[in-house]
Amino acid sequence: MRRYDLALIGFGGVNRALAELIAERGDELADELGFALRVVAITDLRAGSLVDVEGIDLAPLLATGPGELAFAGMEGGNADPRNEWVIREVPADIVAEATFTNPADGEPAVSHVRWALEAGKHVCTTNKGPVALRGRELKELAVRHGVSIEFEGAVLSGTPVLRTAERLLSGLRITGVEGIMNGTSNFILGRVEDGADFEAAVKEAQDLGYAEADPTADVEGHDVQLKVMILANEVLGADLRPEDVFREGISGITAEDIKDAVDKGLRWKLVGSATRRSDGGVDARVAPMALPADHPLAGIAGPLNAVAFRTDLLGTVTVSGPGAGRIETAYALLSDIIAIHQRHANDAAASSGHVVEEALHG
Ligand SMILES: NC(=O)C1=CN([C@@H]2O[C@H](COP(=O)(O)OP(=O)(O)OC[C@H]3O[C@@H](n4cnc5c(N)ncnc54)[C@H](O)[C@@H]3O)[C@@H](O)[C@H]2O)C=CC1
Ligand SMILES: N[C@@H](CC=O)C(=O)O
Repeated sequence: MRRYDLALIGFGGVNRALAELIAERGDELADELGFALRVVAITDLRAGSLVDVEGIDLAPLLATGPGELAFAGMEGGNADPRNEWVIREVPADIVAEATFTNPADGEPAVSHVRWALEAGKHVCTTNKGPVALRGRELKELAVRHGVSIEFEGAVLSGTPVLRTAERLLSGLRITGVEGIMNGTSNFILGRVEDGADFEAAVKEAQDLGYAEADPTADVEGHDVQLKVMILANEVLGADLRPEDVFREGISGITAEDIKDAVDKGLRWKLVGSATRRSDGGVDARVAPMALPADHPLAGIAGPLNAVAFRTDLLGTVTVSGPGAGRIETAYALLSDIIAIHQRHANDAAASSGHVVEEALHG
């Protein structure tokens, strides 16, 4: 059976959840998908780095609390993350990048992705920074090195928005996208609507694994700004920079505003959109809107998100599902790995030393 060796860069909520999926459901997934997964390297700012080219035993790591994990002292472990060395030198097929999203310049994740592609490794990432800010250049680099970069989780976590647009809406003219694209802010607005305190709702979203490391990115709309850029660039063929996307978050909306809106049959939502103009340009923005209760996006509650595509032949097509969550986002990485397998199964068979003949195992 074919096997892919993975290097996990960042071992927080999402990559830990991917490791859990592999540890708990690896055999079942292998039967269903026709390939096996093995983790050969992990790096993390806090835990350090751990390498075992024969495959890391994940169970003891997953039994240790996230804040307690330290690789120093383990065989193959080091207190330093050694990202560049691990990404470039450890023999892995796929690098799963899930470090913090940096909305300013995407670093250091842009470098992580670049090192991996230059080393001829496929990349799957949930990190919005590299995709929104340097996506075009990184995709070109991937093509030059004959590898793939996949990033379904960068928009709506595991809900397949980008792949739906790419694969299932081809042939349609998409004229715009609009949606609720941040699980944390949508969760907070709902909790405040139910009477909770804003700051307490932020803390809840953090505990549930929805929020960014710095939740300002969720609350002030930076996260949606990056997602709007990704959608506009991928789906509308734009080349937007952050300054092209008007941004306003939800921090200016008070509990009173939310209550008044409910009394009037309205619901506050943080809405991101990108619309193609008649001159071919794209207008993009993120801002809170008080939507009438019968608006299709008004009923999208909690960490649920939705993206509506405006098309010429089908009218509006909406994809809805989880917008955040550790396991939901780990699924995005799995779906990326499946996409890589589907695209490169034959090259992997020809060139990889990680192909194990079924016959050898009886
Ligand atoms: N949690 C979610 O629902 C979703 C998260 N994402 C994105 O996925 C990425 C990961 O998210 P989470 O796992 O939730 O975040 P997290 O904050 O739980 O984990 C990030 C991990 O990366 C590590 N890290 C940060 N910088 C590093 C560096 N330079 N080198 C090595 N390790 C580093 C941190 O120590 C931390 O353990 C983020 O970019 C986030 O924006 C995307 C979609 C949904
Ligand atoms: N913090 C983000 C996570 C996914 O991108 C969100 O809340 O949507």
